Amino acid sequence: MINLDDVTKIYKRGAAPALNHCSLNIGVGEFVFLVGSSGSGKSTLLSLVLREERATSGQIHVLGQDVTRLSRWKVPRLRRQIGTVFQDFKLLENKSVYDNVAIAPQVIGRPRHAIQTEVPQTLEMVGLAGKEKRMPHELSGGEMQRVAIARAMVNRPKLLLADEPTGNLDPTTSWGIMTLLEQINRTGTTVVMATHDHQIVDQMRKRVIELVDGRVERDQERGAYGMAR
Ligand SMILES: Nc1ncnc2c1ncn2[C@@H]1O[C@H](COP(=O)(O)OP(=O)(O)OP(=O)(O)O)[C@@H](O)[C@H]1O
Repeated sequence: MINLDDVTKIYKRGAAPALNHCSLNIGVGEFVFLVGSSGSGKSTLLSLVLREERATSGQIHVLGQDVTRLSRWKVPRLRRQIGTVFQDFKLLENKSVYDNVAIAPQVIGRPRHAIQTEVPQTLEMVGLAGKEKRMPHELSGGEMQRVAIARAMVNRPKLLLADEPTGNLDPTTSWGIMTLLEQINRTGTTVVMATHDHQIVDQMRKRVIELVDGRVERDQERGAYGMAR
């Protein structure tokens, strides 16, 4: 699903590498936490997977494609197969819940009748049935993140990348979001989540990849946030 082979990313000549000879392999259906202190390279790794940034050296395969060589016109097709969720939700403030989700199938040209069934189905899956007409400012933080997850999932991507999805939420609300991500993973979507949330990582006991200064310091099945020494 995701394979990095000796990947280095240097943003500016002379700067320390954001990723430094990084190799890892994430298989279909896995749930992986990406942890590490601020600046360790988590977001950089996610942006390389999405081909928002390009590696300085090394090879990256995502969904069977060599994204280090992928021509520019093929990048949108790659991104269509990847759902993304962020800490700040990135909702369109002047659009309803329904329209925020519908935008994803609209941009890839899904037929209208398909959108009319897929959007309500997805909103139900994330627990927002009945809130289609609400505007983002009429939602709680947890509900806003559910809209973002619905938008990420409505086109049924095989891979979901989440960059600190619980970063703006209180612990109880965060657990609701984690339950949802786990459910999405159980239905076959590979989930990679960058997080600083110790409690969540410690309780969920999923695979943990820890970055330190852009290097893979630890890659552990059923890991905790900090290394047990
Ligand atoms: N667009 C950019 N241009 C230059 N340097 C960058 C850029 N993005 C990230 N960096 C640098 O790369 C390094 C890794 O940053 P990155 O954002 O990947 O870390 P992170 O682990 O996601 O941090 P955080 O937990 O704070 O989000 C940092 O030193 C950062 O300053």
